[in-house]
Amino acid sequence: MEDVAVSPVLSVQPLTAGAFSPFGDVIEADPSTMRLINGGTTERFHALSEADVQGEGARIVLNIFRGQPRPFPYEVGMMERHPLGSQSFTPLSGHPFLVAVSPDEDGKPGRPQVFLAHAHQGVNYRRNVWHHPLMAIGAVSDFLVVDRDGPGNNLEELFFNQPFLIREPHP
Ligand SMILES: NC(=O)N[C@@H](O)C(=O)O
Ligand code: NI
Repeated sequence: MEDVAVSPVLSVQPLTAGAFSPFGDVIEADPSTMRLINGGTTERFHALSEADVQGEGARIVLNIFRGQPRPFPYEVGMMERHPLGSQSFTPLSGHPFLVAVSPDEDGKPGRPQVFLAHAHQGVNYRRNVWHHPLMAIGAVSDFLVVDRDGPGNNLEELFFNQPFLIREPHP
């Protein structure tokens, strides 16, 4: 009987600041960060994360990414990272999305960890953190993306010999 390689299945966990902390920050209205401003008419959730850009001529840019929804079951065949800058994704369309990140293992991504981000949660990947490109769920979704523009190669990709599988986009 031929040994048919079966893709290892990845579970999905809820996105929390603690669980995500090795990889970056969760961008959400954390009450502990709140300051009342504008005469008490506005709540400022202050300094939830920081944009980090490196290298001569680098600048922080704000973008909109319009993501097509991923089909499920979904194969995670690769991961990428940005050695010269952080990258954040904040939903603009009211839809949840999936976040997949990996620890670095001797310059390669380890087993991905997958998180379900609610529509009120964004993430900021710390510089050089392995992550999968944007995974929108269920509908075309817009995201505010804050990341780096400038000279130099800011994209490193690694394709797995054996893809991983996300059966469905929820815990
Ligand atoms: N390539 C690009 O700008 N997008 C990726 O970095 C991503 O993380 O979606
Ligand atoms: Ni990226």
